[in-house]
Amino acid sequence: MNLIFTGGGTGGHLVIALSLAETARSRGHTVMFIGSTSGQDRQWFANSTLFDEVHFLETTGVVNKSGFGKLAALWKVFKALLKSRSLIRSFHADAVVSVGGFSAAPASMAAVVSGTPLYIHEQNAVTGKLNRLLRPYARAFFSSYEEGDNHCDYPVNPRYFENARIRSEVKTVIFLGGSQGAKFINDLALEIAPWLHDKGIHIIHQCGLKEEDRVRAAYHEFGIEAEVYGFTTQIAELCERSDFAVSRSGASTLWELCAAKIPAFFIPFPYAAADHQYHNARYIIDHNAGWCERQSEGIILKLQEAIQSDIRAKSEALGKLIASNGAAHIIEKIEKDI
Ligand SMILES: CC(=O)N[C@H]1[C@@H](OP(=O)(O)OP(=O)(O)OC[C@H]2O[C@@H](n3ccc(=O)[nH]c3=O)[C@H](O)[C@@H]2O)O[C@H](CO)[C@@H](O)[C@@H]1O
Repeated sequence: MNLIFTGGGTGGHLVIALSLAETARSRGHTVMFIGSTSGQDRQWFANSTLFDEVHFLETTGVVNKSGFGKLAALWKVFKALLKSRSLIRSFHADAVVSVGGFSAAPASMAAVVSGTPLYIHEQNAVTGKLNRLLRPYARAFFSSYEEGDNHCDYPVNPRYFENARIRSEVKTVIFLGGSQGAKFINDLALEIAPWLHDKGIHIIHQCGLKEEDRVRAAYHEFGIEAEVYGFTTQIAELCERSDFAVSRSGASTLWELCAAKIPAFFIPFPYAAADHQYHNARYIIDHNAGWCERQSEGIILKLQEAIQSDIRAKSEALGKLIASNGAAHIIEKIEKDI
């Protein structure tokens, strides 16, 4: 099959495009990526050898704009839609697979207007606006939070499963701010660092590129040897060495932690559309497999309590929430369908 993967903007969407495209490629399919010149799409895929073709079209988000800005953004989407339609034709695409985000709009809409089967993977517990709009036109809609035909295991990189282990003692804590880092989590990490250090707990901290210098300097000043990363391609390896995570609840990070069986204290990004990060974390909490607290001043005490609690029970519960091979099952379903 010739498959087009589209979507992006942030790492949480792009990592799904990566995982599905790698699986499709390993099964002998030809793969194209259509993303945007805005956001992180080029950072992830401009030099990728995975895709047979990559295209970055000029688009920006439409939802948060008003007046002339909205019209200009819609005009760009329209032009990108025409370009996507011609790419679908020239590539002889059998299907378009959307991983959501504003980068997904042109190629997904072009799939609908050209009668090319559209498949959607929704990462979050609350469906995004574009996916809600396109869902009725999609051949299939995949979600890890829904039961029944739509259910899929989140397409997490196999490495997280291969090195999963039950955690029972906290020797290393990892702070994860998502693909762009999170200032609140950085500040919290720096506040709790002396306490962790006194307990002999090692710190790994992925803080986002913008905050890297500040965070590194703060640990240096404390005299604490923390491992600090702005952006790293080694998250899976860092997770292997960690026993407990303090993390935003972006969907990909959340399911990676779940696959690795790392108990996590989630602090959702409060401004995520429709509060979806809170609902992502709720899924884990409702299964008694982690902690979730809104960002607020008194949070440090709750975090200390969680770190000192029975983490083994949470680690075991996580293992029951996800199975491996999520990506293969999605691609298999598309193969059978086409
Ligand atoms: C602010 C915002 O709107 N964030 C959204 C974005 O999150 P965001 O882009 O932060 O995505 P996630 O936390 O879901 O995933 C980040 C991905 O990037 C990887 N990674 C991260 C940091 C790093 O240094 N290196 C690295 O490789 C992680 O391992 C993970 O695979 O997309 C998610 C999936 O739709 C949503 O749930 C989030 O709400």
